[in-house]
Amino acid sequence: SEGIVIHDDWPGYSLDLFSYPAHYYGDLDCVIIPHGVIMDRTERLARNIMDDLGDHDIVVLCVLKGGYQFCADLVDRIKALSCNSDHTIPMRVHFIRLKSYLNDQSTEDLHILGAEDLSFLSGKNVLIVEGIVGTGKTMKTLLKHVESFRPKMIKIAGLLVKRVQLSPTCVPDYVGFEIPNRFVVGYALDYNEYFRDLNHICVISESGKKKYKI
Ligand SMILES: Oc1ncnc2c1N=NC2
Repeated sequence: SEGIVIHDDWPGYSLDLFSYPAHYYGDLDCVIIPHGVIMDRTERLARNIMDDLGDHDIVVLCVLKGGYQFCADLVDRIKALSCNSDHTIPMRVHFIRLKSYLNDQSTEDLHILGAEDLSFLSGKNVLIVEGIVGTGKTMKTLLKHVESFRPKMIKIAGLLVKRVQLSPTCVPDYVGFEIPNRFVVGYALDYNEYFRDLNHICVISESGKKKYKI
């Protein structure tokens, strides 16, 4: 499913209505998704994932760094479901690092760190967890790499999917929110490593982009 659709004309919430770190005053435009809404959506995604993958060993492949907050909260919700049901399955978490952005532009070269040897995936249900999917190029590259280790099943959970011009090459199986094509930060999504310590997903302001530009 496409998840909760946030339309292009959605103005977002005023920052004055929320708590957020004082060191980011002036660097943000608005709150596009409050932390609480992220958590509630994640709880439902955990149930959908357990319905589909809950019958066999799961290996969670967390794509760093942007996916670490979503992955931590999603795994926490999956564990909560498992410990309240009679059938539970072991779940492992592995971390890989994809580096493909400088400032707010995707670069062509994609480095996959920590994914050299994924042979332990063979025969497993793999859940790739990513914070945000833009064109899907990065995800497509990663998918081919993971498939080469012959897992039993691969599913992708993406907290955010951006509406980009060219048709997305790969849409996640589980989507938290479909958002406009604007640069967002917070909830582990960064701009040059800043804003990962922000709980809500916000739109960065022009002055924020200048302030933290490399
Ligand atoms: O909006 C974004 N914010 C942070 N990181 C990324 C974004 N889009 N692709 C990577």
